Amino acid sequence: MTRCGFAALVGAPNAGKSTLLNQMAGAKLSIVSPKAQTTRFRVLGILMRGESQILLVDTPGIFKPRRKLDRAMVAAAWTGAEDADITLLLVDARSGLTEAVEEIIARLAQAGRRVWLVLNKTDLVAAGALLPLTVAITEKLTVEHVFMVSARTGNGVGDLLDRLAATLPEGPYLYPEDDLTDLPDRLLAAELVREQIFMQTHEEVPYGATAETESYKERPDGSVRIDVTIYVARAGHKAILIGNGGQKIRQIGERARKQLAGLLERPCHLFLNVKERSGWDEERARLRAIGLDDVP
Ligand SMILES: Nc1nc2c(ncn2[C@@H]2O[C@H](COP(=O)(O)OP(=O)(O)OP(=O)(O)O)[C@@H](O)[C@H]2O)c(=O)[nH]1
Repeated sequence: MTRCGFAALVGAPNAGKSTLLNQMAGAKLSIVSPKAQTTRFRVLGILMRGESQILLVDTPGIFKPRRKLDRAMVAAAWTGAEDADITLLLVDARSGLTEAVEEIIARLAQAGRRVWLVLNKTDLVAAGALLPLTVAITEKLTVEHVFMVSARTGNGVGDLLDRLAATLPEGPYLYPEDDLTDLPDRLLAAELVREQIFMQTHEEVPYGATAETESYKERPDGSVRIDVTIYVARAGHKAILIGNGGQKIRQIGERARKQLAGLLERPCHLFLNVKERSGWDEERARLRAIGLDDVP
């Protein structure tokens, strides 16, 4: 009998959700950035472990929403967690019980979900610090299991996967076994561009930028042509993104193209276009295009 179910990753910004998701799936599915709050929509990782299909939902960090876009991100995060059979509460063991973690715990306790506590970044803390942290958290929230992992090294991740594989409900696979992610290729292209913007620009520039795939065309020779538009909130950001003589945008495009070609396993032609659009993050259409429903 096969098993199949959803596991939602919930955690404060920078807890390491994307890193863990990628480590579990053994492939680059989500966006990993040293800067917080980069995950704008849920990505489903599909993972085979023995006779089980584990469907991983990556959610943005929970934080106090101010802008409309932020509110939409938080709403998307919690919708993802609600659908899940098991919620993995990922906590950065080095930062411990922060205010953000307290907020998530309060919300999870209210929702009454099946929660497994996953203490991450154990490579950065002394082993003696893990037990007091576990006690402090489990005093506030009932959890079924506790795992100590390092998403970076992979330590402990195998145990977590084995336990998930054995626990998910019995049933047929919901996705073909060889599908790695349901993130459509055109969204993947835009995400990879956005990741490069995060890695190659600084301060408020990446937070004011978004990327959308305008067209995605397969060519007869097996290659694909992708046109991505980057929207920036301010004119000054456009100049920074383009760089001297177009140097920056070329570099962003080149790195994103290489990654995309690797993931799609075919040659890619990637064309980037930067447009200024003040207030883009307040626009409903833009929210929908990046996979978020508008929320009041
Ligand atoms: N040393 C160490 N660093 C880690 C580990 N897991 C994640 N990191 C680092 O922590 C930072 C945040 O990791 P992400 O995976 O982007 O975090 P996230 O929770 O997905 O963040 P958001 O997208 O902001 O929600 C990155 O710099 C990771 O390399 C770990 O186990 N050990």
